[in-house]
Order: sequence, then structure tokens, then C-alpha cells
Amino acid sequence: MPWNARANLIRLLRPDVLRVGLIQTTSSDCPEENLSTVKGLVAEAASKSAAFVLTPEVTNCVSMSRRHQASVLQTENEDITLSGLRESALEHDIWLLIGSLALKDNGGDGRFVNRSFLINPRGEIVARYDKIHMFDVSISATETYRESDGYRPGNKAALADMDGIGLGMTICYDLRFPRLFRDLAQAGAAILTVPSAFSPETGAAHWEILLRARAIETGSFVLAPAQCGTHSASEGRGRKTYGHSLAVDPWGRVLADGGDLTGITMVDLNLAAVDDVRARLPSLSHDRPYGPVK
Ligand SMILES: O=C(O)CNC(=O)[C@H](CS)NC(=O)CCC(=O)C(=O)O
Repeated sequence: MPWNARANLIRLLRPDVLRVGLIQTTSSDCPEENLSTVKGLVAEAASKSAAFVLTPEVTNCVSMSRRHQASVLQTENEDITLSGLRESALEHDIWLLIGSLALKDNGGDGRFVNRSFLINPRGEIVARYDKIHMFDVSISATETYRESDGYRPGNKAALADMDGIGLGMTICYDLRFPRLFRDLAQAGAAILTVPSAFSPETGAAHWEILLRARAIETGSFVLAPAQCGTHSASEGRGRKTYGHSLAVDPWGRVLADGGDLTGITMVDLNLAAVDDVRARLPSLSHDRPYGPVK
């Protein structure tokens, strides 16, 4: 299909081939600064002909200080990152997954939400997903996280329609819950997104193998844009993240790895691989009932 043959259909490089840009950043705890960095990277990905661009978890603000978050985070309606990146999608005529934004929640219980957005080339929000599984983990004495102290978990899976491509939306720690990925794929997802801010320790041990496992189990593409490096913090302790934004094909092959540094990783997805792999190895349709485990 030629470029822009139909305004309502996603741009393909050639039949079945979707060009994707994974953005890897080291977001600070300053939303204005992060927005300007990410807008630049989105423009760069678009100039390299990406039709679909993805940003990591908490694109707008990486902070371990609930007090600082309370002073800089905004509600969805006010958020400058959301409005700024919707403009970028429109300007560059791309689909955009904002991996997630930390937001104040209207009418919630006072906690923030960790929310992913799919934006279409007209700059409209077509899907939202609130992270379901909270990273409440003590990896070591110095490495502890209590995500549910600050964030209210979601309770709804999100399957979005990206011009006919089923997109299953997840975030970071969700990666450890394979049933969510299976449910999304069985409901029609061909691409599963896992925007992340993984810890360096668990990242080195688990990141690639879990992403590849989710791709293999579901016969889907897995796209995982990630935060990387050492995040500066004006308040509270700083934080390090693992990086290695990854694109995996439905056979479990790593198509691209963003390494340790900020920037864009471009990758072309041959969408026909989804049907091809699922036809050759149809485990996604081979579930059998087995009753409760006793
Ligand atoms: O806290 C925020 O502002 C945004 N949330 C995150 O960065 C979350 C909770 S700390 N990170 C993860 O889920 C990493 C999971 C991970 O590293 C693993 O599963 O091993």
C-alpha cells in the first residue's frame, strides 16, 4: 500500500510492513524538560518514516518523591505531556503510544494513576490503560519499591484498534503476569506493548527472557520502549533503570535492542508473521479446561 493511500489506514512501508520507532529516555522529575526531549525524539523517528512511535513508562516524570509528584503532576485534562504529544502525533501524522504518564486522578482515592495512551494520527486519544499490577517489591535492602503507595491500580485490560491492528496494552511489571498477555492475544492483539522503567537488577536477569516468552506464548510482536540510565531528582532519591528497549517478533526473535543510551531504535515489523507463526504453531488456540488445582 502506498504512503497515505487512505488517511484512515496506517501507513505501511510495503504491504504488511510497519515501521516502528522505540524511544528510550532518561526522564527526570521535570515534566517540561522531558516533554521537550521526547518531542524531539518523536520528530526524529517520524523523519525516519516511523508510522508508529512508542515512549516508555512514566514519560512525563520519574520521581521517587510523592511530595514532588504531588507538586508537578497534573490531571489528564491539564497534562502538558499528553497535550504536547497529541500535537506531535497530528503534526507528524503518526500513531503514538505514550507508554505511560503519571497523573493525578480525578475522583480517585488520592493516589496517582500510571496510565498508557494510544493516540491516532489526528491527535485523538483512542485508548487508555491504567497499569494493573503494582511493583511492591523488596529486591534487596536498598532496592525497594512500593508502587501501590503512590498509584491506584487499574482493573481493566485494554485492547485497542490501530487501523485494524489489534494492540494489547500493558505496562512494565504487568510483564510478569502471562495470563493478561494470553487474554489480550486471544481477544485479538497482534502487537503487545510493554513500556517500562525496569530496575537494573531485575532487568539484567529477567527482562529479555520474559519479553521473548510473552511473544512466543502468544505468537505476537512485543514492543517494549524503556527508560534507561541514571535519573536526576530534584527531591528524594534518584533512580536507575535498565534500558534495552526491545522489539521481539512472534517467533521470539529479538529484532532490535536499544542498548544502554537514550535515543530511537527503528524496526520494521512484518505483520504477516503473526498469522504465519500462529498457523504453524497454534498453541494460542489449544487451551483445555482442567478444573481447579487441588
Ligand atoms: O514509580 C513510578 O513512578 C512508575 N512506576 C514504575 O517505574 C514501576 C514501579 S517502581 N516500575 C516497574 O514496574 C518495574 C518492574 C520491574 O523492574 C520488574 O518487574 O522487575
